[in-house]
Amino acid sequence: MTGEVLRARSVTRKFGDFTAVDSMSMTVAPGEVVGLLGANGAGKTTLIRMLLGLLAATEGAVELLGGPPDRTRRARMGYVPQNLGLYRDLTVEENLAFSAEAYGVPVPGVPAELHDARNTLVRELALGSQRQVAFVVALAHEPNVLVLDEPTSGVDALSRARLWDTIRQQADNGVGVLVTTHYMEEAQQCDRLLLMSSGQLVGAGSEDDIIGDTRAVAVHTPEWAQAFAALNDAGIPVILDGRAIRVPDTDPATIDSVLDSAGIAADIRPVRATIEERMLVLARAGAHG
Ligand SMILES: Nc1ncnc2c1ncn2[C@@H]1O[C@H](COP(=O)(O)OP(=O)(O)OP(=O)(O)O)[C@@H](O)[C@H]1O
Repeated sequence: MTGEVLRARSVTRKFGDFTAVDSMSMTVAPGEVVGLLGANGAGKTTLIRMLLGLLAATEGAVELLGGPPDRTRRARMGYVPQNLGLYRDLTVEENLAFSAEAYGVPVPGVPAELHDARNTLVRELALGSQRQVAFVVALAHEPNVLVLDEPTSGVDALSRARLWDTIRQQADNGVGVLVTTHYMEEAQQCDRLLLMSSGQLVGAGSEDDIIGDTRAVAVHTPEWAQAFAALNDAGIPVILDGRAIRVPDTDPATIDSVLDSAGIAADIRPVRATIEERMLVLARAGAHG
């Protein structure tokens, strides 16, 4: 198919006085996997719900498969919401049969890994297996667009890799995919990224584009615990990753001075920020501004 599968044109959604999505524009083309990033509450789910016609926009317009997200177009999309949208009191097979009936398509096969669980109630399955069922349900009618809201949240690494194989296969077959994630390794598997903060689009493109000129400082010291405490006490946005200390968006001289005052010798090196650090900087700017 040609043309974008999803498009938002300056779309805004307000809840009372609160603006959850603020004049957001974006697209997803067939065959691409677009990652939608943003801290909790950034507006990702609200945007998705508008794109899929599940929530009205306050201003602006959305397009699903080239037009308004009406019933006919919605029948050509697959959606795995955060809560999975499965019938928890039905078995795996009953869920597959029910959704196939609703779409008027043949009942999909139960994946081999879930064969032994085919007669188990969905609510009794591990979260990873539930997510797999939700994927099978979402894909049964061969949608042209796939929207996945944190599809691998809370699942183990193997199930996550499996779900990503499925996502990539779908894109290779021409499906346009929009996926929200909190895992940065997953963001790196996307063809393109969109970063939202406080309802707005604040970055787009590759990982490098998203990070922009945000810098961080890496602090190495055997006294890492004391260094972390000293920086934290000074109100500096410090991140502990194992024993490595990272400080986004802060002047190395400030860090030097805090550690010096605390009597801690450290190697202080300016480095490029990560996507998470960029998000932390944005979240702090939002909270303070
Ligand atoms: N129905 C609603 N009524 C009032 N406020 C809402 C409603 N739905 C969402 N919000 C608010 O809009 C903001 C954006 O929420 P949204 O769920 O879109 O964020 P998100 O980026 O998807 O977050 P998460 O990563 O936690 O899912 C939040 O502050 C949320 O509380």
